[in-house]
Amino acid sequence: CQTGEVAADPQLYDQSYLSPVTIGNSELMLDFDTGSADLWCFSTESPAVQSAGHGLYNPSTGTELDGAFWDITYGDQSAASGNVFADKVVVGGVTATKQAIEAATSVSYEFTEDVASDGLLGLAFSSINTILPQPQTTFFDTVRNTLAKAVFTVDLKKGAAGSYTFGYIDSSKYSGAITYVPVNTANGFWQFTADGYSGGGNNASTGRGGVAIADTGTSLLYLPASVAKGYYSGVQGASFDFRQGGYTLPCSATPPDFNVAIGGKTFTVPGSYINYAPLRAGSSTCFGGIQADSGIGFSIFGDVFLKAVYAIFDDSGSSPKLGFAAQ
Ligand SMILES: O=C(CN1CCCCC1)Nc1ccc2c(c1)OCO2
Repeated sequence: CQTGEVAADPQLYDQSYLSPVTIGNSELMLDFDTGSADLWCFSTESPAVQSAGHGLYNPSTGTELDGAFWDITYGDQSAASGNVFADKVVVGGVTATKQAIEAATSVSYEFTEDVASDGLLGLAFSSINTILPQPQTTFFDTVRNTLAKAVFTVDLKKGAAGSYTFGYIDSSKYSGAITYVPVNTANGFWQFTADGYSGGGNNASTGRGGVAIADTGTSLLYLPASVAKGYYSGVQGASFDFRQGGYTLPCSATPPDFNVAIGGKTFTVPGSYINYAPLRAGSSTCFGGIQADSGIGFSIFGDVFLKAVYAIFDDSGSSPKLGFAAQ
């Protein structure tokens, strides 16, 4: 029965969190992403102009999955593609002896430029893995039957290292009770329903909640347009800047806390998490940590929310469930 824990190291402004993963005989820093289901990395097959500065997987230690290829485009339109090998993967001591490794032969500029990240480790449901002609399992699905309990947990922090655990829930990482809600796996995400929101200009509880996904791979908190608009109506100097593509606010502002009701419990995102980052280095205007989810089709509870809670991704029962607890 395997259990393990691995650090989640914050990148600049907590834009993403990276964790060390051993693949074959290389150690790479990967972005654990509960919003996708592909484990891909830069490789010795990647063009040098795209992979400069990145750690590389050398497929010589693996076994090629003949005829298999992959091609993924994320919601922010970043993309990557390549071929597939089976190799050993170790995360925090948890070992998958034969995990599908998606070696990149092409990546978009967003990945080339993010030199700290050597790839992604998807933790959504394997139903949305992009390998063709036969989709393969995520790391979690590959090892889940060997884990003490088929769960992984997410403990991200603002501006500090957090952790992912596999196979157990760490009672020292949260206070109070865990609130569990059912997960709808139809879209391959850890999808749940939020009951309602309050905070900021939304001083009256905005009652209606909505469908949302828990997504460690997304930096911000994307909410219904009416909720985002209402929140910033209570923030001096905030406005929707269509040139920046979202709400901005003075970096000097301390925005009000934001509350989310889930499973009958209220979780609070400290206002400081919502003054996210300067538009450019030295700018006194900051981009908001809450943005509208217009055009996405559901809300995205990314790192701005997840770093305020301890989150349990539980596939140990008859159907998957999400747990949230105060940190
Ligand atoms: O694409 C992502 C996450 N993605 C995870 C892999 C690395 C690059 C970023 N998130 C996202 C967040 C909000 C969006 C969106 C996408 O599309 C429209 O709005």
